[in-house]
Amino acid sequence: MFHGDNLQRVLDAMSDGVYITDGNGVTITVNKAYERITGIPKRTLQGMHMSEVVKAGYISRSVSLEVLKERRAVTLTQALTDDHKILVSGTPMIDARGRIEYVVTTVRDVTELLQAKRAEEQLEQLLNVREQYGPAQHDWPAEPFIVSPRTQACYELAKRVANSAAKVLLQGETGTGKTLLARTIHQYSRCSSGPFIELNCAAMPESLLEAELFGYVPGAFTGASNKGKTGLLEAANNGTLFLDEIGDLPLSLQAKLLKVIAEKRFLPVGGTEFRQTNFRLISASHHDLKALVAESRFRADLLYRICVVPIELPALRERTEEIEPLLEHYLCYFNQQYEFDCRWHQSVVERLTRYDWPGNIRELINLVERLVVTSEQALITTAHLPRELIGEQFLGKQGLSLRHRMDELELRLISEALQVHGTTRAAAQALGIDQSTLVKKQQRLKAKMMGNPTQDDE
Ligand SMILES: Nc1ncnc2c1ncn2[C@@H]1O[C@H](COP(=O)(O)OP(=O)(O)OP(=O)(O)O)[C@@H](O)[C@H]1O
Repeated sequence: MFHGDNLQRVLDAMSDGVYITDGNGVTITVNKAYERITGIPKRTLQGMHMSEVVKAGYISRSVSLEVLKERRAVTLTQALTDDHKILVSGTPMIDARGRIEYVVTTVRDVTELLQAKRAEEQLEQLLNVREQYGPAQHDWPAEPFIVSPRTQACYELAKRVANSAAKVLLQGETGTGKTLLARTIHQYSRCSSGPFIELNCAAMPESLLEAELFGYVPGAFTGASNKGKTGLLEAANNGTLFLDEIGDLPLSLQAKLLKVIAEKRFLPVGGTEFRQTNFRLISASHHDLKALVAESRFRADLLYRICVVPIELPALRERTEEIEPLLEHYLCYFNQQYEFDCRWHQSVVERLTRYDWPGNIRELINLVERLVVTSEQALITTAHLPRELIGEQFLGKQGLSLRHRMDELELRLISEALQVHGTTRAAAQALGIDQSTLVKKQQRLKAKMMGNPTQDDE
């Protein structure tokens, strides 16, 4: 049997803390691990009743007292300091007459365990974010497929600056290949083994955009996940952050982004602790950002920060020599996809080379796919082309009033803008009207065309 000193030596050899009280709740002893974990010396505690230990503020709750009260084993977690958590398990030792002789409590510091769990959760989140925003490298073409000398010059400049940390601003109309160019810079950069995180700033409302970029801590706002969320600024660490349509970033977020760029750290929404991040920033916009600065819609200081090297991708109508190779390339691509054998009639190529492609390469790709899947014969002729492409003037149906024809034209312009720009916000901006005006107009005109005029109509 162990007694006295021997028993204490055995207790001191244990890595978990041990606290022993008698059947009345008076402290008999604690071991060295307990002293180390809690920072409370044995000599202070010995002989103290557990209620006094609580009263003196050494601990917040006494497991020993709960064991004595409940007459069974009790386990709880206690906070010693803000960032220190211990797991405490008390067990009653009952003598032959059924009385509690001792309460033996073990104490384990679980701070590291909890930190490791949080780190594991964060890692899991980060991997999800990367999966969502960072397409696998092999999905990307290493180089653009088709390049004319004008585009080639953009790609050469991009590759030259890729290896530096210089922030690049890509400008060009929608669908001109800005994302492809941003990916090329990433692939040729020093951080190519890191993530490529892409966010379209025009695609979501301000509050969501902030949570997406900065992430949030648990309980930051109603509806927030109780695990918190890793923001893209953190997910892009050691990689590239590509902010597409940066001109649409709300002013309040522009100020916050400026701070992140300057300080390489940020506060998640609802957080009080800064998080470090180091990424290469590539921005893109189809707006003229200088004009937005003049209208006080974009911060001049942010523009100077993000635009160390500007690269402007020309619109497809300004590089018409690429149109035919692009048509061939994507025809071949969709023929393979759908196992067809379509080919162009030369008149189609000629006609499409003269078209001005407001949606640029994206519009061209969509058209080629549409023609391949809808064509009933292998040879695609001008007869298969949509009206706006065969140069037909918009006349509307014969015999209709000027007002009706104008409504048709308005509805058609809205639909085309939506097709080209993808979102009501971007389409409204392109047409120079409010998003809500666009939505209302479209609904009203659709109802009118279907013979259900709304109250707005005269
Ligand atoms: N030189 C090229 N050769 C072949 N395909 C290209 C080329 N450049 C771009 N593309 C293709 O055109 C499509 C549009 O390109 P991308 O998404 O890079 O344009 P974007 O300017 O970023 O558009 P947005 O401003 O709307 O985001 C993509 O499918 C891309 O792969």
